[in-house]
Amino acid sequence: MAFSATLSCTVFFNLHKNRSRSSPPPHPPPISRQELRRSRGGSASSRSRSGRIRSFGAMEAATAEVAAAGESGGGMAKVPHVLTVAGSDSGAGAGIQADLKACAARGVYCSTVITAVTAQNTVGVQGVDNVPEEFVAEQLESVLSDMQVDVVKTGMLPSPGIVRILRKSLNKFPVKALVVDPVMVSTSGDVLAGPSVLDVFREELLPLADIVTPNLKEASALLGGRQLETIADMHSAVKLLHQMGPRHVLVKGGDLPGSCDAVDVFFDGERIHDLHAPRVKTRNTHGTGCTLASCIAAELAKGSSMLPAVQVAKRFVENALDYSKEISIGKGPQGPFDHFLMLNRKVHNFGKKIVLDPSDLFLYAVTDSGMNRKWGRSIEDAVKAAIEGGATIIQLREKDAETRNFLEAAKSCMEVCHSRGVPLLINDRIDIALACDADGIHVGQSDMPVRTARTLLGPEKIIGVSCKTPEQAQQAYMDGADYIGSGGIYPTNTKENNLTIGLEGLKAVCLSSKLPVVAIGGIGMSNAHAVMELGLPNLKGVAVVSALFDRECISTEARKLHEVLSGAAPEVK
Ligand SMILES: Cc1ncc(COP(=O)(O)OP(=O)(O)O)c(N)n1
Ligand SMILES: Cc1ncsc1CCOP(=O)(O)O
Ligand SMILES: [Mg+2]
Repeated sequence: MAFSATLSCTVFFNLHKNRSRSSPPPHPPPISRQELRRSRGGSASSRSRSGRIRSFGAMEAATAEVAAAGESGGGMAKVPHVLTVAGSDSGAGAGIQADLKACAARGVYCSTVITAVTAQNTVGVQGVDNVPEEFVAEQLESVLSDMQVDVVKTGMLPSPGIVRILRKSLNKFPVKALVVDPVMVSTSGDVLAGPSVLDVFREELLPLADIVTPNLKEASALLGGRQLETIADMHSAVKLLHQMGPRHVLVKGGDLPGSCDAVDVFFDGERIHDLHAPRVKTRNTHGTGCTLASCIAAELAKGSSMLPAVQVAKRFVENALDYSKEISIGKGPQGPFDHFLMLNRKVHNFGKKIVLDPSDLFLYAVTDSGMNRKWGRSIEDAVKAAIEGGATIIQLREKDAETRNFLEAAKSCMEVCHSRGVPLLINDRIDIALACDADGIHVGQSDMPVRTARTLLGPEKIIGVSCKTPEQAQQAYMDGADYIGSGGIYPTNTKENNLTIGLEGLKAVCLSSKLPVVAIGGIGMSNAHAVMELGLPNLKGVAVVSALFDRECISTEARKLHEVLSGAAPEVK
């Protein structure tokens, strides 16, 4: 993977020399398969290395129960599963933490075997403490003896002993694929794993690997210090690395000087593929190597073959980096990035007001492209004028707009609305709502179902739904809508073939609704008062199209309508 900053799933192994346990404290050996078996037949528990009682009998019994449930066809689904064997990064940008986030973001379960604990932040690595080899073995045994792991992905393997232990575990518990991210070289270029680790990597791990994903420095270290400065060098490197035994090789060219594109080189033993991608200019690249390898592992766990897995993983990392360009975490030169993309935009909310306040429905302005065309106005100007006159919420209902134009207008309207503290909804077009990060959508009975829209938009966006009957109103509530638009109350020319439900229909909906309601259809200066005067429960306002947008001066009409509504229903505000 090639990016503007150095791939940084590397940690400063040299630091750990001072602080790691050079001779591990005497632990009893890890519990073997035989011991597990013995405990099944005999005593129900055994004592762990920490002295705690572990109930293997109970664990095995539980395992058997779950297996039986699976066999009896209880509708249990196997989840794609990646086991990461790597170091912990306290700053959570790289290592185990990045692997967990990457797998979660790719919809794959991730278990973890921790090989080392690092004290690390965006400034650098302050300390490393290796986990005793026996305890790495114990973690491997725990996970692999119980869970159906599809793919193992390795990151920081700080000692030859740990590499050997991993090899033994993989012999004992074969998996579908092994992804090796050879975390060996610091961002400063030092060879951080001693020659002994390099040797055991080359001799014992690479021959087992389905793919190895070194950056330029790591590839160079594996190749005994060979200079890698051009794409031609990378082509030679992938072939030489392939001779060490891995079935596929991906050399990441992010550190390659002088190219405006970023090029990674992939080799499957027969063909070389140069994988180009635009360089993302960002400081937030910490953990890209771990994430890329984990994403590859996740795709393989889902059943992908290797080249598509690499391509998807690359695209995921590029998107995540691009999306995270502006986030700021930590004071150091390399920040972490955001694996959860759009999801987090919704969660962060960045201080925007987006949950529906029912009083927002008071004067609900719905745009119409035909009317704007007729009066020679842009959507943005129409929206500005409506808000100036007192509109409390805006819906863009652009039935005949072209997608590209609609999206551009929606983005501008978002700025107009947000700078004025007014929510903006999109009619029908969830794609536009997602693309412009609108505050929500309005859907009708034959548009996208509310539940599907909720899944796509997330829990914090506003969803309104059109209802003509009490049954529809009840369903809207059950489906998780935020408000109901009920109408047409009066005949209208704005929407064709629309059944008029009248004030009686509105009353039935309002009485049965648990959600706030806005009345729509043929409402204007002459009848808005009559609608609101009914004082119906849950009726929070009126939605209008032509009464504002098919008039010469939108702001004046909005102001007058606001006054009428305020006079009719002072308690609504
Ligand atoms: C506030 C509000 N209520 C109802 C509607 C109508 O939506 P729908 O039934 O989907 O019809 P179209 O507007 O899509 O023609 C609405 N837009 N807004
Ligand atoms: C979109 C819609 N849904 C029911 S009636 C209607 C049109 C409302 O337009 P107007 O306010 O011009 O009558
Ligand atoms: Mg609709």
